[in-house]
Amino acid sequence: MLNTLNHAAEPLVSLESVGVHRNGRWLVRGVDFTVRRGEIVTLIGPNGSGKSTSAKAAIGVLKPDEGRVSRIPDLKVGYVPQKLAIDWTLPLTVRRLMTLTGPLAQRDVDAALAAVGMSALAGAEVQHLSGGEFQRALLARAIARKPDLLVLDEPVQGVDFSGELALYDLIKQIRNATGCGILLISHDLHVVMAETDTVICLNGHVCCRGTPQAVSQSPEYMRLFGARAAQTIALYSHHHDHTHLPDGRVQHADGSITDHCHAEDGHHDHRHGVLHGVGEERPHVHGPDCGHLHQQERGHGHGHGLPVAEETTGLPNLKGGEDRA
Ligand SMILES: Nc1ncnc2c1ncn2[C@@H]1O[C@H](COP(=O)(O)OP(=O)(O)OP(=O)(O)O)[C@@H](O)[C@H]1O
Repeated sequence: MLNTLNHAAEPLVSLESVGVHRNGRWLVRGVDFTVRRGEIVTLIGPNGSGKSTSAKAAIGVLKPDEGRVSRIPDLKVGYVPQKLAIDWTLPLTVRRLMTLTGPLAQRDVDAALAAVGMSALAGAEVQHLSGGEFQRALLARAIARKPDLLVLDEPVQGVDFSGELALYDLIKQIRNATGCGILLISHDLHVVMAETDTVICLNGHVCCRGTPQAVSQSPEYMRLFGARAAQTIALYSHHHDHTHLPDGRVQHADGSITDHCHAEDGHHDHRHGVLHGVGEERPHVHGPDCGHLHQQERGHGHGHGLPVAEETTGLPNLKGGEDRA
């Protein structure tokens, strides 16, 4: 079954002790994870914790300075970056967005738009789309080239709660229909897509990892958000013995402060990956006081005078192989 973690499934990409060093500092270090065919891996972590950097290292956009990234030969990646470099003063239709960075057969464009429920909006101007529609258009663009691996950097940004559920449903459908692997970056530290096989919490390194506890069994949650939400999203609750300060530094239980929390530095008891259902007692949930709650940036991230980003809107098929620093 596709929606069950299957260790026999083919690993599409594996990171081993990956570190990325820029401008005299390590952006991430010691990052390990694998995404297999049919698997959903979600990266969470506070702002600046290295989620995008790790994803970019996985797909070869960034070359690691240490460690190793292995990819299957001719890995096809569909990438939806967090931000897009689009000139919003020029008219751009959804259909044109699909082929902005490379040609696509008309039937592939039509099939991708149909798959995300955007056929009727093919001729619409991108800057007039709602947040949810825009994310669907980006998803269509990413799946049109039938990727082995779909990398989605905060795909529910600018989308309200019901739109978020709909997008997660859509991502699940895409995974079920195509069997691609999915690397998802989540803006939320505690709520992840229920279908997630592995959650990886980053803070410059892998803080903890585990499976989300599906909340569908929890009556409290069902009462609060309804059955559909319970099937679509899950809670990822994790206990850290340290506090992530707003400036990215880490305060440990003994009061000492370090730039990062390294698993080997003796500060941790790391009861990580301990996952709790909604009704269970949780030893610690990060709140605003510990600086570990992701700010939910609900801006559209596109158009409307929002900042233009460094990213490109597309990624050509990556050649497989290995990068070794
Ligand atoms: N090319 C680069 N050169 C130097 N520093 C960088 C570069 N790219 C990212 N950084 C820095 O690396 C850190 C990690 O950034 P990254 O975008 O990976 O974090 P993130 O977890 O995805 O954050 P967010 O949730 O805010 O999107 C940040 O402090 C960022 O400023």
